[in-house]
Amino acid sequence: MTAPKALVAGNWKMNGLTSSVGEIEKLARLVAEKGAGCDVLICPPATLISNLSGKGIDIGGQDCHMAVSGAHTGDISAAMLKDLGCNYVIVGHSERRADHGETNDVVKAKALAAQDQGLTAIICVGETDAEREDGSTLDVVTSQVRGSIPETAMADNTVIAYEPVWAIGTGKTPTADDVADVHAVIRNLLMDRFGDAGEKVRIQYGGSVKASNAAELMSVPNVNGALVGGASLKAEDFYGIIATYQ
Ligand SMILES: O=C(CO)COP(=O)(O)O
Repeated sequence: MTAPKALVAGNWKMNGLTSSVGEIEKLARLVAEKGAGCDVLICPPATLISNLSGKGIDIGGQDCHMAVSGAHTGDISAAMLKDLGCNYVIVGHSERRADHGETNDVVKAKALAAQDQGLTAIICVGETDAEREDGSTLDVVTSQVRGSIPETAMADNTVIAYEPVWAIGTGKTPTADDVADVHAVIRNLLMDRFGDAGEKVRIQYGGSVKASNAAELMSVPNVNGALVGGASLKAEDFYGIIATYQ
């Protein structure tokens, strides 16, 4: 089976104001003029989803609650994201696993809520620096992948993002060989889970991806795109990563 079409996604985290509309318009112009050999997605803060949608770039959420609605002050549901035209939502980002105590069970429930609404769940996994130091990277990633994918998930509404926590926002990246090892393990888990359709699930790499290292990271076997933080905030920087798929 041929590799799935890559997904290059920007996670803006808690960055961006209404003035960021100009950035998405610039990105849409770059993609329209120069092309993109991958799917392109921006996940802005929830406050900006309405402003940024309809500009020619797919828009997704950064998180969702596991319930459809209810008394959950400050949260938003997958149904609300769907209502605004999102097709994707990130769940289980390490900043949420760490800052909000999200366990694999919570991440799985959020992914299920997303998939129930017809959204594709981008499920994030990745080891901390301490876990890497003690040699448990593959064990951690294995239990996160196994524990975070809903029983009813399908290959085409599931994306896995491998984001080593120590590589996020640090300028450090694993070697291409290390990325290959982790992605091969994830691919095998997906084949166990989905059978042959596991080949179709996109496995993104995330953590200090920028235009200057994207070509090397994106050419690693079983890397099907990137989840990009800092370098997704400026259209030209982000397009430099997208362009590796021309
Ligand atoms: O956490 C990330 C994307 O979700 C990666 O962030 P950086 O690209 O800023 O390292």
